[in-house]
Amino acid sequence: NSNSQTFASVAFRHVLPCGDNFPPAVAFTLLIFPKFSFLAFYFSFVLSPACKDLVAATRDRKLNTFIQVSVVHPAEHVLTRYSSTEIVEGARDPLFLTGVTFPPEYPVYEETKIKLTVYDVKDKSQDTVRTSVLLDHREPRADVGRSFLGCTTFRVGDLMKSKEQQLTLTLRTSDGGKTVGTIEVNLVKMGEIEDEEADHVTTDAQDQKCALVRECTAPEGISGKDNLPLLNAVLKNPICKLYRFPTSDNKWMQIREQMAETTLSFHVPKELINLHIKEDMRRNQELKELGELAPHWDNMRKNVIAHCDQMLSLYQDTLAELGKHTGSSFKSSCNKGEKTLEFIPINLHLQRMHVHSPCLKDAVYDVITMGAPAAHCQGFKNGGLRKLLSKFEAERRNTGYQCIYYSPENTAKAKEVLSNINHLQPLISSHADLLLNSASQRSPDSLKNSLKMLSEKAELFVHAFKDQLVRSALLALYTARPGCVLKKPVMPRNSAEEGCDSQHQDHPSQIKRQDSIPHHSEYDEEEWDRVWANVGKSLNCVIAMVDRLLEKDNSTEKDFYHNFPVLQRMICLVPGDWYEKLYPLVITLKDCMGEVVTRAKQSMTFVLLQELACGLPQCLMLTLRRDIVFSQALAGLVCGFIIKLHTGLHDQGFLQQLHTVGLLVQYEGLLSTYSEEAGMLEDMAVGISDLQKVMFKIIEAKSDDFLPVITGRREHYVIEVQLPAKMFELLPQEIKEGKLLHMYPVLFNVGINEQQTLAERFGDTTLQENVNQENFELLKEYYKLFTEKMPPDCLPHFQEQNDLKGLLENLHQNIQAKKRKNVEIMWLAATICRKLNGIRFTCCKSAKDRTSMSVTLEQCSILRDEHQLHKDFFIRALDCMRREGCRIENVLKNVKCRKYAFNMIQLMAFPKYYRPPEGTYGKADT
Ligand SMILES: O=P(O)(O)O[C@H]1[C@H](O)[C@@H](O)[C@H](O)[C@H](O)[C@@H]1OP(=O)(O)O
Repeated sequence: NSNSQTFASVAFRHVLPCGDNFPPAVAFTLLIFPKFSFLAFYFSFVLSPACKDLVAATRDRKLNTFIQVSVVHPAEHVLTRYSSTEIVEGARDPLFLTGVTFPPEYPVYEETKIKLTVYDVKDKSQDTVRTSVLLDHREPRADVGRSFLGCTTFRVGDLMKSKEQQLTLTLRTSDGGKTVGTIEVNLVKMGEIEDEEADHVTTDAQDQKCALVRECTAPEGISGKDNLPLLNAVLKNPICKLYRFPTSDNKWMQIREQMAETTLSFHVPKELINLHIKEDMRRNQELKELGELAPHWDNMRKNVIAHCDQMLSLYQDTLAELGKHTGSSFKSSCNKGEKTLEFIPINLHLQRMHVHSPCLKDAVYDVITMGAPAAHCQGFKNGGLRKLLSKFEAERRNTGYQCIYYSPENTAKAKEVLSNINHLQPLISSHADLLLNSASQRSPDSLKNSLKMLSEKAELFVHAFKDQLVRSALLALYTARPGCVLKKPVMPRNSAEEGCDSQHQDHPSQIKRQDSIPHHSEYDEEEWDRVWANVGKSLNCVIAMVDRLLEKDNSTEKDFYHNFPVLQRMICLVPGDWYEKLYPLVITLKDCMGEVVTRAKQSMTFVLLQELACGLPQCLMLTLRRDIVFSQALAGLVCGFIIKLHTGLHDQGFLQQLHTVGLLVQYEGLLSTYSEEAGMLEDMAVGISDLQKVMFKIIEAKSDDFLPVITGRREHYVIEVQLPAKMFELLPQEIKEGKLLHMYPVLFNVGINEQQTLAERFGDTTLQENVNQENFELLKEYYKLFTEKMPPDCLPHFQEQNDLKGLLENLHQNIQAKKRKNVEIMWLAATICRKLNGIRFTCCKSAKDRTSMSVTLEQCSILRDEHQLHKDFFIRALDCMRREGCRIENVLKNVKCRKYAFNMIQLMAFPKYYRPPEGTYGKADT
């Protein structure tokens, strides 16, 4: 299957020494040694080594050993360090449960040599995790804390041809003289291991029994072959590890842990910035087209346009820079402060656990991990968005700016009206042209259809302006035109816009802050009504004419012509075909609409001018900050949604939930509420809440480009997810018809580090408490909606309704309890999310250290609670995942060092189960 090979090849690139491609030397091998038989395994092969009779240098201490595996490729004569096993403590006959896996596309030849070197580790804290390939090809330096015991080398061909595919080799000292024990190497095919599901755990190796860990190919089974083209488009550089853990009834369960980055990290922000540019260009143009204004307002407009143009070029530069970006599809934690990458989410990955246990159904658990969406380049000195936005709004309301105050709701309304106009006007115009086209073809059916479409859109159009805001803004704009002299004092008109002080009212002729929409005696308020009503009237004429042409209702004709006597004359004069009869009516409709559009557009733009002018330049900086944070959050959400859609594509209950209720998106935050991280949390809270304005739509892909398409504007976005035809077919009719799918984002944050200790002792934790309380309300609302809209037997988890109620109650109590570092909140929120089929997220500042602790803990807790992980092995499984699993690879990807960036003081502050095993943490340049 070519698709699966593509996916697999992607999978292995990462574990190869050079990252993205085969190392040059290996490519060379393939070129000049065609006679070598390339062992094209269609399975990964795993070497499972064990040592016997190891000899310690001194008798007084027990051996703690591990094996380092190196490869000599036929064309090279240099040793490439490949991987290592875990350390087995206190044994002369260690049985290593960490396998050594060569993925199918790794160039292994019969002539390839493998060197196994056994080390004795004296000081585990000096040692770090060593399981994957080094980025360079050199042997490691002789680290402090470990000593060489012995080594041996074998040819892969010899192992392949050996009886039972097993070799027993002698371990010798470096000079090749003394024997220090033996080593047994077994060749195990991946499939064989996977079939061992009913194996019982043997008791004789009990003291050494831990987890089987190995790197492996990205599994096809999880996602299904049909999904591969799409997954290939979205997921990149997967890393996969396999473990084997004992169950409480002494069987083995197999766990496949996967982590992959996503092209969406860059794709979504680029799409979004593009939309911002278009939106802002249009707004700047509309400001320019506002017409003549009195000097005060004109200067204001000039100033606003100058600032807006500057901002626009900033977005354009950012987009241009991102356009140049090639290579990796994730932004590392080290690039947090990189200005050109500020729209890109930090360290965004899919973290997946696939569990295969003897007696239970296979299960997949996904968590999206990413750095908290935050504007690192703008800094957190003055807090984050939550504080900044409310402070800005209060200032705007209370300071005496020389402009009219419109509430945020009214400003949003103005943007909505403008967007409706820009959307509907061209649409109506093209439907009107279609109508004329149908008329010229004299096609009754097509005429009827075109009229239906035109009427629907025109109705929406008329409806779009039915707002008091348009009226009041028209008056305000009128008074801002040159030569307008106010005759009446400025009086508050709309209580929603009140807030003026008496001083301003006492001096109405001076231009000061205008807290309300002014009255003007010369202003003809009814004029707008007439212009607006003309659209309806002219549409009615079109409808009547079509009816007449279709000879449906001749009697209505004269009723309508009294509105447009000129037209009546024209029509009567024009004999002949349908087109000629309809043409003048359609032109009149377009003219009437044009008149409404010009007025409404200008009045709404005038409202926006006030918003911008009231807070320059802060309001533009705040918009930028909000865009940055939103862009990061959206990239994560789109990734989470696509993955969730794929796993749920065959689940009818899930699909029904998707279109009737929408999806819960639950974020676990691990940020502290102290110092800079409090600002990050404020950014994150707003960014996540802003995701409420995002809806998804699923469309059938028409090409091989499966990347999602984003449309909309800052107040409302639609993400079109493209599915290959085969997958699209599986969807319910409602989704196929383009129903918009809602998202319900919720955030629960619990700070766990030493900074949080400071916040609890000397600072303030109210931000976290408020966020959790507010989001609990949102979660409750979602749950209510879910129970109202979903049939009782629809979801597999539905029978767990009572559990869910209990969990919600428990979560509520924990939030109220104000207990320190109450990590129970996170576990409960995550469990509720899983039971409600939601999308899970875990975030800390960088999604590398604390997030790794949290997702591994979540994975092991799920294994314990849902898959009968033997309770004695909980900690060992946890340590194993943290030491050997995907997350330590994540740390390596980010900081080029296999160490979680924690020191002892930090660890002491962590809740117990968030502490990584010895040897895996320490100082790292983050
Ligand atoms: O992935 P994080 O937990 O945000 O990484 C933190 C780490 O927790 C902390 O101990 C360390 O001092 C650094 O601040 C890490 O953040 P970086 O963003 O610097 O990786």
